[in-house]
Amino acid sequence: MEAYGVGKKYRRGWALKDCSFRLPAGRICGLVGPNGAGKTTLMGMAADLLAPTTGSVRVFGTAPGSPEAQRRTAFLAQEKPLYRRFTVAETLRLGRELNPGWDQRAAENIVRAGNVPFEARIGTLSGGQRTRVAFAVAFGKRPDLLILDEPMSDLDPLVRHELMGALMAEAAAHGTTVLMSTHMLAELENVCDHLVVIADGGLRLAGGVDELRSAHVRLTGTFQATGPAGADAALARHTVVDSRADGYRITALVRPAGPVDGVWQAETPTLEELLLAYLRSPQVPPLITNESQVGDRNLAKAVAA
Ligand SMILES: Nc1ncnc2c1ncn2[C@@H]1O[C@H](COP(=O)(O)OP(=O)(O)OP(=O)(O)O)[C@@H](O)[C@H]1O
Repeated sequence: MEAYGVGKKYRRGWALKDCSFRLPAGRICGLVGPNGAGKTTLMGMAADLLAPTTGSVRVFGTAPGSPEAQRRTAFLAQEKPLYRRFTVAETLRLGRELNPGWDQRAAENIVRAGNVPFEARIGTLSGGQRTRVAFAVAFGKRPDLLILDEPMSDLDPLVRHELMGALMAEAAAHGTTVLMSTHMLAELENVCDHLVVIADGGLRLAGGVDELRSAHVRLTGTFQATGPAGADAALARHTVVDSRADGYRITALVRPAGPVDGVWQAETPTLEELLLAYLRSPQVPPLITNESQVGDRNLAKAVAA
């Protein structure tokens, strides 16, 4: 999936501005950002539910509305639209009729693992059970791109664990690309190997989790003689994403421009530390790793189109 200079303007203003990135195939990508950052908007455009105001989104090299993209993409929305009067079995039958590559066994297995009765009407199920059925429909479609909008918010921890396991197994077996918005950092650490962070409608981070983490260091040092000013001077060459002083002790999350001078204890930050630091510091320039960048020529062409 690629976004080329994508922007979306609603009546109240811009929800997303000038987002350009590439999500390589086969990744499980966490889409993270504060409430109202533009995550649902971005996913809606990839699923062809919304049209961008500027730029364009491409999936499998085509427009999200193309027959190929529609066939190969499944979108699980936050509100899980299912027909309340259908039974679970009828819901799966509808999935089978609408999708040529339907995998009935995969869908049934997910329903069965939660002991959800096939003859129960959707309207009588609990929120979590409905989410499970929606998952079953999304998996049954055997998509190459699975877009999940906060899929776990109404699931208990055991079910969340089980469905995430099923998701990872499915993605590993079939090379499925997953784009999943979430506020649960634990989910990110365990499940995602790729990350896209947006805040205030703009891209903050995009790239493989390992590469993003290892592009930063968390530094801790004591600056008894000079205080925070000494730390600032020692880090002047580097991009300081976030720093805190606790007496003489300075902790800084840094994107180093080369070797770091001074007496620091250096560690690779956790994903959570990295995320929080970028979300707290809107003035720091975004980091888009090489593999996540879209070429300038393609970008210019797509924006002009
Ligand atoms: N249909 C709409 N009409 C007007 N404004 C909208 C519409 N949909 C979204 N917005 C606005 O666009 C911005 C981005 O919303 P979006 O739902 O994409 O955020 P989000 O990152 O998914 O948030 P959350 O984490 O709360 O789900 C918000 O300011 C929201 O109020």
